[in-house]
Amino acid sequence: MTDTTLSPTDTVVLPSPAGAAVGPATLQARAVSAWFGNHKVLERVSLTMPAGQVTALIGPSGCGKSTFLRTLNRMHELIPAAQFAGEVLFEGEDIYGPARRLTDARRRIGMVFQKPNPFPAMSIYDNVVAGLKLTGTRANRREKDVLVEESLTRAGLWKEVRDRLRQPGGALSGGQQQRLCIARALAVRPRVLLMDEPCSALDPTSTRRVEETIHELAGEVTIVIVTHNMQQAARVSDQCAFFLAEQGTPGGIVEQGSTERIFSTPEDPRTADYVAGRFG
Ligand SMILES: Nc1ncnc2c1ncn2[C@@H]1O[C@H](COP(=O)(O)OP(=O)(O)OP(=O)(O)O)[C@@H](O)[C@H]1O
Repeated sequence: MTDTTLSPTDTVVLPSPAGAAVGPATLQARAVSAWFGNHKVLERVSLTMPAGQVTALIGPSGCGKSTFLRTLNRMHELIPAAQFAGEVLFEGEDIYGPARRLTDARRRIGMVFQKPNPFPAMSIYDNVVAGLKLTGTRANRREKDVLVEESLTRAGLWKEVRDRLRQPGGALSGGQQQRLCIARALAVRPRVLLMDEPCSALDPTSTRRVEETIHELAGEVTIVIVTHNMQQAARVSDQCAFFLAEQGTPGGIVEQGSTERIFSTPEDPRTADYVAGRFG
C-alpha cells in the first residue's frame, strides 16, 4: 500500500459543490444478475433501498449478498471476468447508464469493508482526507480541517482522536480503525453507504460502537449492510432482504420487508428457518 500523505499545501477535491443535493438517496436495483465467468451467482434481483433507511442483506454464506452489494456502486466490474446485467437506479438514474461515470457512482455511493483497512502509516487526519480523491472541487487547509472534524464526528470517533490527529491510523484499535474507515468514506459526503460485514472482525464492544454509529448516520445517509449476525440485523436495520442460492442455482431474494415483520411473521418457511437459526 502506498503512503499518499498529503501536505498542507496539497489541493484536494471537495464533494458536493454548494447547492448540490447532499441528503440520503434512494437506490433501486432492478433485475440485477451477476456472473463470475460462466458462473451465474445472482438471478434478476430487485430491491428498493429507501432514502435514509438501513437495509440489511441477510442469508447463508455464498448466496450472493456481497456480490449484490458490489453491484450497487460498480465495484463488481473491477473483478476480472465479472459480468453484470440489470439496472441500479440512484434517485431514478441508472448508474450503469451510458452517460454515467464510474467515479460518480463511487463518490455518491461509499463503501466500508469487512476488515478495517486504513492506511496504517498515514495519520488519522490524512486517512480521512484521503477519502476525497474522487471528487471535483479544491479545498484549502481550513476546509479540510472542517471536513475532517465533520467526518470523524459523524463516524463517532472525533472525541477519541481529536488530540492525536497526527498519529498513524494503524495505531488505533480495530473498532476505532473501522470507524476511521467510515469517516474516510463519509469525507466525500456520499448519499449511500454500503457496508460489507463491517463488524465481523471486531469484538463485541467495538461492534456496539459501530452499530451506534450506524444508528446515528441513519436518516442522513442511506445504508445497506451485509451481516451474518441476525441480532445485528434486528438491531440496526429498518428492512431486511433474505437471500438464498438453492442447490447450485444463482442467488436471489426469497423475501424482503420490514425488519420487524421478517423476524416476527416471515411469510416463507425458509426465511423463518433462517432467522430462527435453523440453518446457515
Ligand atoms: N472473485 C470471485 N471470483 C469467482 N467467484 C466468486 C468471486 N467472489 C464470489 N464468488 C462466488 O460468487 C458466489 C456468491 O459469493 P458472495 O461472496 O457474493 O456470497 P455471500 O452471500 O456474500 O457469501 P458470504 O456470506 O460467505 O460472504 C459464491 O459462489 C462465490 O464463490
